[in-house]
Amino acid sequence: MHPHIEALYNSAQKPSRLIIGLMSGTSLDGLDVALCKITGAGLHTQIEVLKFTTVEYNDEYKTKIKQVFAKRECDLEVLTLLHPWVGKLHGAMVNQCLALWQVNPADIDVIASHGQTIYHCPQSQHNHHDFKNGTLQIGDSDQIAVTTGITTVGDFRQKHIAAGGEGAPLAVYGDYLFFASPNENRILLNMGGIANLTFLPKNGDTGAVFSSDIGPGNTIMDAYVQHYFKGLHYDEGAKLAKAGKVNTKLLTALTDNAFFKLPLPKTTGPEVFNLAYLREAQMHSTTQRLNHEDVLATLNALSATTIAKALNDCAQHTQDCVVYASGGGIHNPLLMEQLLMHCPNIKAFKNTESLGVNPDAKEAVLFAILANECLAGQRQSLNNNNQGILDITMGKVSFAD
Ligand SMILES: Nc1ncnc2c1ncn2[C@@H]1O[C@H](COP(=O)(O)OP(=O)(O)OP(=O)(O)O)[C@@H](O)[C@H]1O
Ligand SMILES: CC(=O)N[C@H]1[C@@H]2OC[C@@H](O2)[C@@H](O)[C@@H]1O[C@H](C)C(=O)O
Repeated sequence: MHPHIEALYNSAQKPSRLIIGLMSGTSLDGLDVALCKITGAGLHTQIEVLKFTTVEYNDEYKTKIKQVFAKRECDLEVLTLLHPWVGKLHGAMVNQCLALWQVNPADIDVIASHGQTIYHCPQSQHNHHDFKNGTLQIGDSDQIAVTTGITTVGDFRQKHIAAGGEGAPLAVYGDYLFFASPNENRILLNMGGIANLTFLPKNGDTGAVFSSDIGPGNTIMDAYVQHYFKGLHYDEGAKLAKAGKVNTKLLTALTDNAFFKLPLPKTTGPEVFNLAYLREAQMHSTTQRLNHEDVLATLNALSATTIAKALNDCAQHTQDCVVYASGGGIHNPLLMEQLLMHCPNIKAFKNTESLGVNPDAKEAVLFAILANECLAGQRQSLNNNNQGILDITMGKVSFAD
């Protein structure tokens, strides 16, 4: 047997594994690195997040990625070069974390790497009738494995696409294993660049587990701030949006988008929710002359109202639904305030900290769970494949040499 296969076989049989989950989201703020001790697998999964950090990206990374990010046209040479470059950088960032944490790389079973999403195009979003769903993440896991010397599981979304899904949201797989409760109806809400949710009914009815993207979380607000306020990455504390007034004409034009009319489940990204979409809505509503603060207040309201609608729809047939939020949007006080105001029927709003997972670490932990399932799990049947949740094992394995 090849020694790497033997090592994987041994890891798969251990009662618990050390797995480093890596997530680089659409906000391009940094690489989330979560060192997790995962005990068991499947419905017996237990997780301890031993360390978590976000290694911030410098301007060079952001500029390089933005050459291709969510763009229909780009320089293929740059894209090809970025794939190994991002992988090597992520590997170096893991090495940096391990050194800082004084953790021996030899003690890590595997790294679980999401990579950097460059383009996401479900069928609902493109006009190529001869193609189905597609999504592309770069940051080659071979580079991570070679740079760290640690076996790396990566490229999780392609199996979902291969099995007929849209490649997202994958959160449901981890949410179901780790956050489902026999006593409480739960909605796990992540508000990153794009917002998504997972509904977990308390009765253990796997057929009712549900997951979908909702629409913009922070992505358009971030893009707007980065474009008009040089040097700022986002509207910290919603200071700018709080100084503005919601413009209802613009809000109506923004809400009048084909994505919001699609039935759930569905997925999207900054390919749709970007400054061009905002400009078009401003033209339709003749609100091109609004000041920046009013635009940001309106974008904030767009996220809050569309997320609230998805939560209310989800909770409509369910009493006592508790929302557990995660992602950078929870740090936006205006977004949270508006969300609470629009969701009077939600029993309580908490964040995933109260379930033992740092809300900023949740997506990195998710990929650690998916890698753990790839090694030691069994496929879960959630709802007979009729709601976009497929019975699959995800991830491709890269060895260090
Ligand atoms: N203090 C804060 N005030 C306002 N907004 C904040 C604050 N902290 C974080 N954010 C928002 O959260 C964003 C980062 O969120 P997060 O890291 O969850 O996104 P992501 O993981 O890149 O996205 P996705 O999950 O869509 O891939 C920031 O770009 C910003 O918009
Ligand atoms: C293609 C892609 O990278 N999608 C991300 C993005 O960020 C949030 C939302 O859009 C979600 O669908 C997904 O990530 C999470 C981790 C998921 O798959 O559950």
